[in-house]
Amino acid sequence: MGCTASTQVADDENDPFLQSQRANDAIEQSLQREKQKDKNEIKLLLLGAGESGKSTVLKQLKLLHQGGFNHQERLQYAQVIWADAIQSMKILIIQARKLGIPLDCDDPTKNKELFEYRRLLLSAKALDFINASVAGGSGFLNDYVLKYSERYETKRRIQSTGKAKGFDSTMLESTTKKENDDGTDSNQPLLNMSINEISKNLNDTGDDHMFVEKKNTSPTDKKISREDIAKAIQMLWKNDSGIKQCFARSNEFQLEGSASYYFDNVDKFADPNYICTDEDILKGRIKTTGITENEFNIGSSKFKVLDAGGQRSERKKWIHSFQGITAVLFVLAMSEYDQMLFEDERVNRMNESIMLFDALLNSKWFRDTPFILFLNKMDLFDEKVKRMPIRKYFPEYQGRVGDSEAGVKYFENIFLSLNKSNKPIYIRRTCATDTQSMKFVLSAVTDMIVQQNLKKSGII
Ligand SMILES: Nc1nc2c(ncn2[C@@H]2O[C@H](COP(=O)(O)OP(=O)(O)OP(=O)(O)O)[C@@H](O)[C@H]2O)c(=O)[nH]1
Ligand SMILES: [Mg+2]
Repeated sequence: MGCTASTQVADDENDPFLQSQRANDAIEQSLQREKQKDKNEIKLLLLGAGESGKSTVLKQLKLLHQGGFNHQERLQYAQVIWADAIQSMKILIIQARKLGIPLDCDDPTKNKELFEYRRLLLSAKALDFINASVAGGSGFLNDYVLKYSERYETKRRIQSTGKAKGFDSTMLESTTKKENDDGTDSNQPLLNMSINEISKNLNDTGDDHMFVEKKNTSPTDKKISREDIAKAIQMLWKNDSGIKQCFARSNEFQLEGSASYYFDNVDKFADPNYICTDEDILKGRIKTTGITENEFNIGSSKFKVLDAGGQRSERKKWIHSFQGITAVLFVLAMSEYDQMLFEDERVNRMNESIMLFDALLNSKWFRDTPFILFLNKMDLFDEKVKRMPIRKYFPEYQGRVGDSEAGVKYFENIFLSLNKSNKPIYIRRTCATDTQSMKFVLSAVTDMIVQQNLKKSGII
């Protein structure tokens, strides 16, 4: 028997027809498995303008469904936030002068101590105080961390109506017209300056003030430590009334949204061995370039979440991920109705988001794709509406100054009115940095997507 069977097997192995059939069957089975896997996998695409909070939403998913952040991420954010803290305080000093806000630290007769701290800070080159390799390399720092400073040394604010003129769906691909292949702006060669050049520029500008300074003993003449810089930032932040005024007007220039958090906690970020907490990482910012793919098991479903960089130069890459998307999660920064884009200071951020949402919602790619709209940064919005009239930027707005609810409804209606199809848009108000509230929002949203997906694939 055994002998007969093995002869049979040997015969089959020599039969080219049977062999090719077996290979075909194996391929077919594998395709079926892939198809089934694809069918079960939910693909969620995070879209929205730069800095709206997409990666922060992703971070919350990581905290909820992936056990949080690893050691390397915690070290990297510590360095990036430290660099941002230094640069952000320098920016406040420089912008105060541009806006004509008198700074206590510019006048040695008024406050000698602050004057010295200001000198010390401006003479410190951020890069000398950062562990560049932990932060992601100097190329990374050049591109991301020192980015805001570059603008102030090279570019004056352009007055504008704030309307994103000529924006349409083609903008998804055509916004890089002015840009080089590597995404840098060819109209602004100084944006490609090396870090040393940027720092030099900042320092030069910093020392070019109205008072002639003595070049004898000062804190800047001895070797500066990270603690010295942290102390200088802390003192300027707490005690210079001009810095406070300038910060209150930070919608008029580009400043990291979490700058106040960095300043409030600067002493811990000054520690070269500091390891970031979850909160630090949620408040920290590393601009996304390209599209990252992240897999999560949520309940019995497998989610693939795609996080795309939102700045204009990033959007040409979006189209590559438009196929097979289960739902689009569009993140809108509600609090940015009075701010201009980082990449084009003639364009109001809210207007840019409206145009972008319109282009995506009504594009052929997403004809049958559900949209979820996160009205994000609600914490900042609630605060801002009390002091910054929405009508100043949106003249047709009729609500009362300080009426957050009326403000939300107004913008919500604008976004809903863009819908040219019958597909529903699910709207949620969010504060992406708040883990407790995001836990509820994200579980409601993922449940809803799973249910919709099951219905669509005819399972329920
Ligand atoms: N206060 C507050 N800050 C937020 C909120 N959401 C995001 N942020 C902060 O906003 C900054 C930008 O957030 P990101 O998540 O990096 O923005 P993004 O949309 O991924 O930006 P790109 O990658 O450039 O497209 C970070 O410093 C976040 O901590 C929020 O709801 N409230
Ligand atoms: Mg991002």
